[in-house]
Amino acid sequence: MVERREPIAVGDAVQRVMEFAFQEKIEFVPLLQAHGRFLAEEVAADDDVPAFNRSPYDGYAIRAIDSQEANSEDPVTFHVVGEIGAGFLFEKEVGFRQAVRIMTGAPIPKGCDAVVMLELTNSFEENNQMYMSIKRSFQAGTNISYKGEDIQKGEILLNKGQYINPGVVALLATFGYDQVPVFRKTIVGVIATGSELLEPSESLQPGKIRNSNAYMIMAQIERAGATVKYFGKFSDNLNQCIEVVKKALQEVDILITTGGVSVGDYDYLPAIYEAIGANVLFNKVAMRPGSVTTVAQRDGQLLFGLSGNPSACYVGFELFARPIIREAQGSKQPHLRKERAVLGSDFKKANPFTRFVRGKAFYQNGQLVALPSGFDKSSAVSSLVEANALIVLPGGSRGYETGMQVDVLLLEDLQGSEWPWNNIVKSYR
Ligand SMILES: Nc1nc2c(c(=O)[nH]1)N[C@H]1C(S)=C(S)[C@@H](COP(=O)(O)OP(=O)(O)OC[C@H]3O[C@@H](n4cnc5c(N)ncnc54)[C@H](O)[C@@H]3O)O[C@H]1N2
Ligand code: MOO
Ligand SMILES: [Mg+2]
Repeated sequence: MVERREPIAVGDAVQRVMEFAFQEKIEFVPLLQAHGRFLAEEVAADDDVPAFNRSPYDGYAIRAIDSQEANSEDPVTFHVVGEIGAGFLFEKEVGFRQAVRIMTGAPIPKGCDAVVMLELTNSFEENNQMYMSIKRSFQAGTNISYKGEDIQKGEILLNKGQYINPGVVALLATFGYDQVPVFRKTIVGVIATGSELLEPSESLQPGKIRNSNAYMIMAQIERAGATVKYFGKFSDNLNQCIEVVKKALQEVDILITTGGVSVGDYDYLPAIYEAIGANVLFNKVAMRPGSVTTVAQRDGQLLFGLSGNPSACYVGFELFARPIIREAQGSKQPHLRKERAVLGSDFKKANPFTRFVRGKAFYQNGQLVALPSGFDKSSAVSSLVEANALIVLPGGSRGYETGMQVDVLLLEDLQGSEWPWNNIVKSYR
């Protein structure tokens, strides 16, 4: 008798996995390696930015009051008493009708309260002395970049879990983070199972296929922000698979296998879980593809048994493994970002299970449109190429038509969702 599996709803399955979220761990990396990581501590400003009043232009620093009588008929002349480039200080106090030639980024000299752009001045030399004249007056404060105008001391600038993009790198550098506290990357082990599998370097043989899943999953693991440990591909040999799974579990935080989770004679994952004493959280999900996705846990360690079928494997990873990886990186929105889109073509095949159609989501006249990205079978590889979204088509007895509103889960988006599984809206026009 073949075992009967009870399908559970996708949201329930995700919830069962998320109950095993593990403790975040912190490490320090050099600033140069921080891009793409997630910040493990809040960052507050320990100083003002800029830290001193400075000039935003090349020109002359003056006392605004000295310019009040200037007009086009009667220019006012200033004695140029010095010059200051960015990175230097002008030590003396500037007095009546004196000016200092100043460059962008240089600190405003004592006594000065305005900067006149070079283009508005006329400079000349007389008796070995430099002078400049202006034909209009300036208000105090003209062209001053004030201390703290960008960032004020004490401000909270970055939160824990912040993705470190180039702008964040700039801020970290600004505040002297030579070493950056980031969340340690989750280590995810990958094992491919199947006697039919060849590695990409091998020539095809009758009945065999190349192992694409392991490489696809490893790329997905990296996209999710974790580190990969590949244990290789293994034939459908129960004892050998038990051994490699046991070994792998000692070296990783999470273990992902592909293949062998269904009810075939050589689908050994259920027997492997039993042999190692892992509890199965679920082994059937009301979704397509990936209905056979199985997740088990042993001593708090999670084992994801993803389907051998490439599209099913891909979807299973994104729905169930990605969020736990993201959560370990401090994300409060670890799930795929959910948005509403207009279905760009018919999808007439009805199914009782919720479908996750690999699709392309793009903006057209300000409206997000979603189109299936190709051949839509669980076994498909080709439709994954252009997929940047999963189009969510809730199960039912009717198909879906062009123009209907659907939910989409965005695959390449960093923002994520807190919990996309409430209100999965059935489509309507
Ligand atoms: N009688 C039933 N048969 C099947 C059921 C079912 O409920 N009853 N479920 C079907 C569904 S749905 C799926 S999905 C697959 C799941 O199969 P497994 O997870 O057991 O995976 P395998 O049997 O090992 O392989 C399935 C398919 O995928 C190819 N494959 C396997 N590994 C890789 C890899 N690393 N790279 C590329 N392709 C891979 C494999 O050759 C098979 O063609 O079961 C259905 N059957
Ligand atoms: O689990 Mo299968 O991927 O539904 O086709
Ligand atoms: Mg199978």
